[in-house]
Amino acid sequence: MLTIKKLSVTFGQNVALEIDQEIRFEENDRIGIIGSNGAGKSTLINSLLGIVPYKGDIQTNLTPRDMAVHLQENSYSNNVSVKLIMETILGTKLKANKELQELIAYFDFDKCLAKRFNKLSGGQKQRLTLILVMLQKADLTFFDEVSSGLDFETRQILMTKLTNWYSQRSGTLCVVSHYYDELEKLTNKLLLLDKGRVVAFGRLEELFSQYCGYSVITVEDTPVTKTFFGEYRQLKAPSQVLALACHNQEDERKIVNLCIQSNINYKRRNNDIEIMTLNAKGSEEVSHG
Ligand SMILES: Nc1ncnc2c1ncn2[C@@H]1O[C@H](COP(=O)(O)OP(=O)(O)OP(=O)(O)O)[C@@H](O)[C@H]1O
Repeated sequence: MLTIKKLSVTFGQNVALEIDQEIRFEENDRIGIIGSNGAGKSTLINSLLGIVPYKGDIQTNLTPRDMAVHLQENSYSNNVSVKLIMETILGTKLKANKELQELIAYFDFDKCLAKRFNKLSGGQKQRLTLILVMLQKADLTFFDEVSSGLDFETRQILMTKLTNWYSQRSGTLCVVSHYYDELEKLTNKLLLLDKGRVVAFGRLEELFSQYCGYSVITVEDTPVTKTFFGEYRQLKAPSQVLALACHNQEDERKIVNLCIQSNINYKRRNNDIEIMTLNAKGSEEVSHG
């Protein structure tokens, strides 16, 4: 549905994005876009939406009408009620639309309907845009840091709703997030950007297998565990975590048995985006180094 053949965006002297490999978004893909601050995630979305000028070749059969977007900042008229904004954008009446009523109730948004947009809090503005984006049922939907600024509980409620909502609906999703747990729930492909370049792109399980192996066993990182598991391949991992790569089930059994015999607490993961990302970036540094 959308293929990036080549894409570059510059702001003055600063190259914000330089993609020179083919990136394909297929129908019903759930793509997580990940990368540190300034990696080019929002710039990528903005260029796909045609909001920022770019050089390159993006091929798509979609028009802007087929896309819905939840950006970090969205703005609407302050002259009319939020209810009227919703009804106008969605081309529907609240009392006739069961899905709209359901989302308003779910996100506890009833008390905001009579307000003007500029009287909503940051979190309420987020929820308004979310409801609008979820109901637009676009072929391609972008969520740019949809849960940033939300408290932990609201974030969990939102992610559960989004995951359930899109598990029953078709359409391609592009989700920018700094939260690995969100991406593990919602996405099946990953685009990892670093300093405007693509570090990795592909299905989660393929990238995991490429950079981590069959599975990963994590234990607490101490001098004792480091030595104890010295003969096993230790992956890059967040601080305090020792990540042991298992190439196959046999490997996994050996490490798990060692943990059990030695009373070491462990976790087994086969989709850990954080560890996968650290190792993908690590291999990039080595190959460029
Ligand atoms: N309108 C702009 N004018 C000038 N520079 C910009 C503009 N938008 C982005 N940039 C620069 O382009 C680079 C990529 O920014 P971008 O917002 O795409 O990063 P990001 O990955 O979305 O970061 P974050 O996680 O902080 O939101 C940064 O160096 C940023 O300063």
